[in-house]
Amino acid sequence: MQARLVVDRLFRGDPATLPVPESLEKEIQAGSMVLVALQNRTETLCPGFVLELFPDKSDDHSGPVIADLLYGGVPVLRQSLIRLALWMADYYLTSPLDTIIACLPAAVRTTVNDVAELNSFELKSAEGKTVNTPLRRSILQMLVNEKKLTLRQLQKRLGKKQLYRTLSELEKGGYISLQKKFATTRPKQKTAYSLTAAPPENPEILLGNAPRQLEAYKALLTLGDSSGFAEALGFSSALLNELVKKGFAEKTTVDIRSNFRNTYSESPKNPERPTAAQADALSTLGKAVEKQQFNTFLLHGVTGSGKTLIYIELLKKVIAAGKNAIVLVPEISLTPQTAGRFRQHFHDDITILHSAMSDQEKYDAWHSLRNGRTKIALGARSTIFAPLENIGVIIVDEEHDGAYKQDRNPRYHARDTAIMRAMFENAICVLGSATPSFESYQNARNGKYQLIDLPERIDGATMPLITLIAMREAPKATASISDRLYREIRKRLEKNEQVILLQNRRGFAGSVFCLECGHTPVCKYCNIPLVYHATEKQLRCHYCGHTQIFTEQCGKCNSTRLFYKSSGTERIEEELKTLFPEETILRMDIDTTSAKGSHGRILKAFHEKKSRILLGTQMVAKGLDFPDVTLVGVLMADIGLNIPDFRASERMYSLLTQVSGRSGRASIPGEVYLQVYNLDNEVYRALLDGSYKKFFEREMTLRKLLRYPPASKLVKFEFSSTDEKKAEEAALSFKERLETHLPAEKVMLLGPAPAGITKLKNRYRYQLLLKIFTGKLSPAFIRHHLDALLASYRNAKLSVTIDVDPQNLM
Ligand SMILES: Nc1ncnc2c1ncn2[C@@H]1O[C@H](COP(=O)(O)OP(=O)(O)OP(=O)(O)O)[C@@H](O)[C@H]1O
Ligand SMILES: [Zn+2]
Repeated sequence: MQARLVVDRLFRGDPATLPVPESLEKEIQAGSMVLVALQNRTETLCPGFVLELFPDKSDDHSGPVIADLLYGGVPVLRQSLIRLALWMADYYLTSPLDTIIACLPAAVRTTVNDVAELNSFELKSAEGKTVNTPLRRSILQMLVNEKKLTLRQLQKRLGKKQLYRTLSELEKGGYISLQKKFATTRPKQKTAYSLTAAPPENPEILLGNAPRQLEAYKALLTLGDSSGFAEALGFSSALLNELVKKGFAEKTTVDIRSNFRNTYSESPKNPERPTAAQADALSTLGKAVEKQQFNTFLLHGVTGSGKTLIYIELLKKVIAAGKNAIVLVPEISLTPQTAGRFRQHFHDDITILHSAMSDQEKYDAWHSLRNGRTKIALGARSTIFAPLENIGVIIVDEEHDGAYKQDRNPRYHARDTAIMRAMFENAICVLGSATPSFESYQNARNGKYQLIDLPERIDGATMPLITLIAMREAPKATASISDRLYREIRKRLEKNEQVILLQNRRGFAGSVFCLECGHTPVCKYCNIPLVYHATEKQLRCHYCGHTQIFTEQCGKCNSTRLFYKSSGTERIEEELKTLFPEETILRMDIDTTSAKGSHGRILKAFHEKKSRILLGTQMVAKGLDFPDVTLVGVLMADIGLNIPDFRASERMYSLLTQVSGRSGRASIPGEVYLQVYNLDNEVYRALLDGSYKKFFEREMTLRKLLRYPPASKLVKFEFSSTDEKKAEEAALSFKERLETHLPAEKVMLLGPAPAGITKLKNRYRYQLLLKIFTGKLSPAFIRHHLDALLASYRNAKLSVTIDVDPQNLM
């Protein structure tokens, strides 16, 4: 028998074929986890995962050998997950080992916590059939003496590494049990890191001689307002502490809750009966589930159209039919209201996976899903790999959210991966959003997905009325709040209604923005905001590399008031306090939500109307459902439009629609005020139109013209080296290679251009953007050319990353 498997440190994670030792033939299965002894280095055992088995005479073989079998051969990966992982490797141009590993929680993959424990049994029975070798006898003897030993201890004492199979035999015989023991006293608190409100300017220069710190800074940038743990960011605490010292980052102590318990909870709502529109959608989806045939649906429902109830009713049907389900949400901690509603309906049938779980909890949750004890897995991105079988539906809520794309290897998009998994499971996939991603909407329009429209709110509630306030001329009540918005807030408070205010803090260091006319200089070739590079006094396009001299004057109105520095939510809170001295103001941002349960507590206070003004960052835009909110104000709507990303408008449209959607969700009509500088922007026009479809169509003409997704497929290659010239040269040489082999009518290459943060003393990055019009790249083709490239730049410490369908272009 032979096994095709992927092994850590073997063939760079590509599948290998190895003979299966006779002793393992009976138990090994596709999906089993094994340990492989590498050639000449039998001391090192590397974990491997069996993809498939086939009968074959094994000839004499002197390479690596399969040395041990874990979990008694019981597969850690189901067939559908193996297929999914192989698809991911192929599509995202990465190694199958990396994608297989992504499918398994670390707690399942690692063996460091394994402990063998003696069961209570009569020693006499130890003379039974199972205990028939000296090794087995020694193991038992040791355990009789000590009761419990870690695998490490056993290995050391016995001078032998391959013990799993033997231990599993002893376990089957009832003598011992093999378990994972995670540290029981896990920390109750953990340190999280985030960017400071006003990090020093020019990080490229200040961190120039500390490339890792600059990388960490970049990683923090991508978090926006949220904070992350060191291990999640992939940097050591020591390194992050350096950033704290230098004023770039700050630390917060986060209490870790073991179970997902909301500090925010609502009393259960009266049972809701689906409206006619909801019933229609449900009937379409229900029929599709019954068919047990793969299909993808895009549920395009305006804000407040009752998508959650459709998910819940659909899940009830699926469970009643004896099937299981996966529900993906962008960030679990930010949507306690939604998660709470699912919990209310499904109690113990649902496992809510979240990042604050301990290893033990993650391990237990994985087992309970795998053994079918719970039927629904709900969680963020990686929940798509839940070990459920017999899946009826996969739901991706807020499918447009960028959080679904993983920004480190493997760089998969959970929405697209969900669709593929549904295909392998013969399940249906339901994508829901009020503002679908252009990719999904395009697929719905060309018939690849089935579109279900919910154009109206529940109970005839009307969509909120949107008004723009031109900040250039508008009289101001305070520095950030116009007179108009101030008066509108006051009106609502007099009626005891509630107000949500958004201060979008996400911007991009280096973006130029005119405070007089709102103008942002863009690349004439790519239509992408140019980024200011202080050292060269240049504006640069991060897509094609085009540069132009920066005159320190607005190109449109000649004003010199150019750099916008966003005032943080804290300052706006101060301004609100002066305007409304007797009002309690709730602030929701990174600073106020890092402590245990604080996010939920803020929402609870707002729900109970202890306060009538909720001020916050993007967090307030997500999924909140409060009937008395009748006014939403956006303080500086323009921020976010001038970041160098072709999706900037799409993202802003989405954010502003989502936050507007918090207003007037029940009987009282709602209003929205956007304070803007650049009135002509397409996004505002579209919002006033109130038609996603029109926005999509107008934006798509531009995307088609410039061939940005979904009018093409994008692949980003990033080349980095300690030698700037070499990095750029390598990028160029790779470009030439691709150009000679790829027909110009099928692809287009942009760059090389300096990527994101450019000025690094020790590592320079250059990027190439490949637009693919038809077809796809073959992994073998890319591998071939990459290998050749890496070989010729061996001395330049060149490294290359590939990002297929990149979401982050900085
Ligand atoms: N059939 C129904 N009868 C009465 N109320 C309903 C019904 N369906 C939904 N609702 C209520 O309508 C409100 C909006 O529903 P929901 O939060 O699911 O909207 P949504 O489509 O997810 O909106 P968003 O995209 O803005 O989050 C909720 O308060 C919900 O309880
Ligand atoms: Zn350009």
